[in-house]
Amino acid sequence: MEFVLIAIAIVLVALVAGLSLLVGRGRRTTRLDDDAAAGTTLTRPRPPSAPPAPPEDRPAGATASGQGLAPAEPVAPEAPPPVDLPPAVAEPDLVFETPPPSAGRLVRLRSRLARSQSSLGRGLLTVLARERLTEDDWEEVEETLLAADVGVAATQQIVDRLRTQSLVLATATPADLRALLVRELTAVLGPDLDRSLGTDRREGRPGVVLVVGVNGAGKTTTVGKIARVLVGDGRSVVLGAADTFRAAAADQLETWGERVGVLTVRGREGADPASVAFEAVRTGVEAEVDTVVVDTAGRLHTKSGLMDELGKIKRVVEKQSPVTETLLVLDATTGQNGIVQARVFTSAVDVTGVVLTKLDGTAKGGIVVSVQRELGIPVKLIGLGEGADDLAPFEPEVFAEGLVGGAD
Ligand SMILES: Nc1nc2c(ncn2[C@@H]2O[C@H](COP(=O)(O)OP(=O)(O)OP(=O)(O)O)[C@@H](O)[C@H]2O)c(=O)[nH]1
Repeated sequence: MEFVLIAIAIVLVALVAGLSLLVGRGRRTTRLDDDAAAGTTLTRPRPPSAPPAPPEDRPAGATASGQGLAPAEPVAPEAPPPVDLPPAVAEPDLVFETPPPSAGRLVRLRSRLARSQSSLGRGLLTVLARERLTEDDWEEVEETLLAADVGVAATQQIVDRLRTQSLVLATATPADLRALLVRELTAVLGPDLDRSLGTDRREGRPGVVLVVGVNGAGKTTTVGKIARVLVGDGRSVVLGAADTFRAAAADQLETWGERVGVLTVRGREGADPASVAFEAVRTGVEAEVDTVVVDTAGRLHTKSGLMDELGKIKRVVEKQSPVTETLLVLDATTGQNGIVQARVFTSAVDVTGVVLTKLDGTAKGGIVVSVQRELGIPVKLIGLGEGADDLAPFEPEVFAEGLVGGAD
């Protein structure tokens, strides 16, 4: 009888230990303020088609695979007696979305530029289609371009080039006119600028993308969308929620990550952003992921405060892995104000690319031209909606086609 009771007790202990392992495997967030954080850097569980290997087959520690990350093995304080547990299976509700690859997204989304198209594209085509263009007509062309935030210098360039082609314009068919306008707009959009994103591993370490910008510009949403772009393109990712100013921002990011099975490292509200960024990159290095994307706080306090904070994040991160891309997120609907804010960031940190969000909500799509010209930094990604995959790599010609319309 005594033996039977002891045997039942052992089986119960083993079952409890086994269950705690299975529950732990579902977590995808590392909280720096979590007592259980040690040993719980649990990440993207395997997709349902490939159930996790039995514990004895998995390597110790977290490593990356093509599909995502293998979970780290939690270390039990006291090893339970060996029991014959069935192999762990993925939780049925843990089904991750597989976002579409980023290539060709702008073609799909260019109709979202409808507001700019009706004011800029249609406005220009209407004037240029007139039989004989007078000075008033050319002034109208100029005003239309300026109203769309194309900027003075680029407007002048476009008008000058169109005027030299007046003879061509006089006999052009509507299709010719469209083609000509697309060509001229593409020319001021910097078709030769390097817009590749620095997300690749370098010297055996993950690429690190810092995302900066004013709160409300769509920064956190953009980090989530970038994670989807990268996962869609077959990369493994870790997210860092270093915007500790607003707790909801970390929750928001965590949700974005969870949808595609990406780990989010976060800290307590008000925690040191640099320590969260450090921990995120450390986790990415250990897990051998391709890219770590770090969301930062963007409150516009004093310029020196911002410089100190972003400078510290960069320094701390680079103790482990080089920052390969610093993206500045700007709200396209804020026009010239956005450019003034942008300058504060570009003087604080070496920005390598701009993400222009909310281009779907503005008639001033020409802002892309002025942002690039005034900041001297290429626009690399554009936001064209609130949907999860409404972020596209920027392609000048496709964008110009979207502005002019008639290509769909
Ligand atoms: N229409 C549209 N809305 C967008 C786009 N990008 C972001 N948004 C919306 O902009 C709002 C603000 O986005 P957040 O990501 O919370 O902004 P944030 O800059 O991170 O702000 P904080 O979290 O306060 O730092 C959200 O409602 C987003 O859905 C876009 O390209 N188009």
